[in-house]
Amino acid sequence: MIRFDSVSKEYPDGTVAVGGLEMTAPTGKITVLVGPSGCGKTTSLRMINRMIEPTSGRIWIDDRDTTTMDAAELRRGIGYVIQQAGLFPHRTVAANIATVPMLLGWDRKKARARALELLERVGLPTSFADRYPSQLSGGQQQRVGVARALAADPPVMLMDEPFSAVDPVVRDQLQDEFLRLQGDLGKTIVFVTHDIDEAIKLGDQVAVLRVGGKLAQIAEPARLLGHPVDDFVADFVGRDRGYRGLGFQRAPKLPLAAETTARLGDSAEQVRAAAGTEPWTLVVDEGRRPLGWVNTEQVAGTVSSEVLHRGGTVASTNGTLRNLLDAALSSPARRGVVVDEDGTFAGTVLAHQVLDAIESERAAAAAAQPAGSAAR
Ligand SMILES: Nc1ncnc2c1ncn2[C@@H]1O[C@H](COP(=O)(O)OP(=O)(O)OP(=O)(O)O)[C@@H](O)[C@H]1O
Repeated sequence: MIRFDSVSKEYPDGTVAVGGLEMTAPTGKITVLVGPSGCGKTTSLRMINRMIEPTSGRIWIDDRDTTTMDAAELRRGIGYVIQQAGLFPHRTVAANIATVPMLLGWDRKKARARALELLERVGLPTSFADRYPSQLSGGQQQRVGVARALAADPPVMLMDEPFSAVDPVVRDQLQDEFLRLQGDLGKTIVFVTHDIDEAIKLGDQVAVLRVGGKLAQIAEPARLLGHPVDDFVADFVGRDRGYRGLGFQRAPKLPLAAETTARLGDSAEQVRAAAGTEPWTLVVDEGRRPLGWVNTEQVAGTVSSEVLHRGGTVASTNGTLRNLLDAALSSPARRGVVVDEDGTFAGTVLAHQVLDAIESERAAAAAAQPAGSAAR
């Protein structure tokens, strides 16, 4: 657990970057600090490993007051990942990852073995070990940055906008991999971002800061979306928070409709005969995994991958209400595709069925609330 106890930072020019911060980051969880530019996120983070010293207040890691600890020793127990990875350009990938183990006096062989193990853990081939950072893409460098922070297996990790320098697709992948890794490792993580979507996706809890380093609200993502405490938080969380909040609600079991399906290579006549008057037919592969919809009228000759409509998203039977609604809304056939856990086609669902399910969940939640407690 990391605890900010009335922590302030005033820079010599009089800027109050952080003002009396009270906050706890629980053990084994991801706490995200989010807020507008200049609200003191980085300053708060760097005070944890004493790269910046607080002007007043204390930061505790478990029952140890960090200000009384040797700063170098403190830092060796804390992994630190920054934007653009911050790798040493003249050291190989393996040497970068082994930085802290070498400082801790591990022998070379053990440190290299650890570097190779971590490369695999973060999804990179071990053949990258002897490359230099400039020979890696931005996303790959970022993975090496995470591997380096994990090298000495520190219980605490500080991450300052680690994924913001890469394109949105790579960022999404890195976030997913990071969540998987954290699922295995259970580190105590404080993560800084200015991106509320990233905060909502990654945080077990999200702390919204306002300029001056004051805590506006700290809550689990679903609570933040559903119950922002004031206009500042509501504005920051964004307009489509109602829709995004559905991403935290498991979809109930809904009755799924069967579909006539086709396969790549089926003839136009076969498809049209099976479809009858229905303009859209779902194409599945040999394992009955959905590939996309075809407009039955547009099939000439045989069904080929070129005529597949790929705009529709696919929801899983154990997914969220948001996945389910999005599958229905994005489907050209208006019927959202739902798959089982193994990816095989389970059936389709209509948007109004999902909305009815949302309404029922809301009614059940309201009925379960004691009178007068609905506002917060
Ligand atoms: N060394 C410094 N001297 C004076 N002021 C500073 C110094 N470092 C940061 N500040 C100021 O302190 C405030 C908080 O800065 P900080 O970098 O912690 O914010 P941030 O929330 O991480 O911002 P961003 O999202 O833009 O990176 C800002 O007003 C910044 O200008």
